[in-house]
Amino acid sequence: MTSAKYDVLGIGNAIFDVLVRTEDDFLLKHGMVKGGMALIDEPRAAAIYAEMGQAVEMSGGSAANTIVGLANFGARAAYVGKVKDDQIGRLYSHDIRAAEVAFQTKPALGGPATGCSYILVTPDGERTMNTYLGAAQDLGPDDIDPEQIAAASLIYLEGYLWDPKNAKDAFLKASQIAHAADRQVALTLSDPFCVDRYRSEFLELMRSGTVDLVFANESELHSLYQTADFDTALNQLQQDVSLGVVTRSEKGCAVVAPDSITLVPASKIETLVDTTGAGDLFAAGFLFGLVRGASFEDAGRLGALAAGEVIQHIGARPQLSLKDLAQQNGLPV
Ligand SMILES: OC[C@H]1O[C@H](O)[C@H](O)[C@@H]1O
Repeated sequence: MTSAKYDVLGIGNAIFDVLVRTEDDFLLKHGMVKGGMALIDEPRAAAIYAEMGQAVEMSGGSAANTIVGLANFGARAAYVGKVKDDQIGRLYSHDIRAAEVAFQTKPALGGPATGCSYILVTPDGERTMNTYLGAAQDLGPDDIDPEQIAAASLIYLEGYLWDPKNAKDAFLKASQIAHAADRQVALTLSDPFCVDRYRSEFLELMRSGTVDLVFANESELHSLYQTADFDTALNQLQQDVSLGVVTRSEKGCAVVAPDSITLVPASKIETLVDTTGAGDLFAAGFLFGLVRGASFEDAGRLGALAAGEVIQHIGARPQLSLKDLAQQNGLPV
């Protein structure tokens, strides 16, 4: 195995976020399922946007948030995702490169606009996402550069990639290249409804060894194994994948290896503002710990710290130096 140029390379739907704080009534009026991610078309996006209050706009996308978090910790990071060569797409590319992430995916020259997620944040901090995939759905196997994939110690893929029609081929191609180069492949299950749509395919990815590490939150885990019993689901996860990490909000996380289960507490926070990106930033911290050779306990603490930072402000990108935060908390960086 040659030495790696990147610690982690993420592949995901490149999505620009439009976030607004709102009341639960807005969700009811528009028939939204609180806490979920619904795929929407252009007319629905326009209708939701027209009724939203003053918004905060910034680059997002689940795997991209994780990769930006990793770079913020000081990891060598790269990202693959599709935007259009339009104003938002150019802004998106600028932001990710400015975060010191290698980003070389060619933008689409025609077709739909850069994807956007219209995110409603209710007073309890819960986020409800309505995602127009736009150009993200044009990501395909041709966007996967074998040399770049083989140059990353670990590749990180989002379950949302199962939604657009070609991205799953890109996902499978990347996993094959990574494994041929003796690298690790991680998957986040993304969303309980996404798990519901692709349950058997996700289980097959795990059981066939196409992915080595799985991130899930509690609801995704319950959806995956169709059980309400946490321990039953956790035991099944332990049998299906080499390493599983389950986040449980304020209850912390469980790291499941073949011969151990490590429970790690959540970080203390002052005020919960917006849960958008909590899982993404948890994955950033955990992966940072993993690639630096930290214990599962310390990796879990790094994850909890990054998640704790991102939920105390609007938006899914860190506003503080996670590296400094880790140092201040006595964690390895
Ligand atoms: O996990 C949060 C992210 O998911 C969606 O993809 C949004 O873009 C948001 O930034």
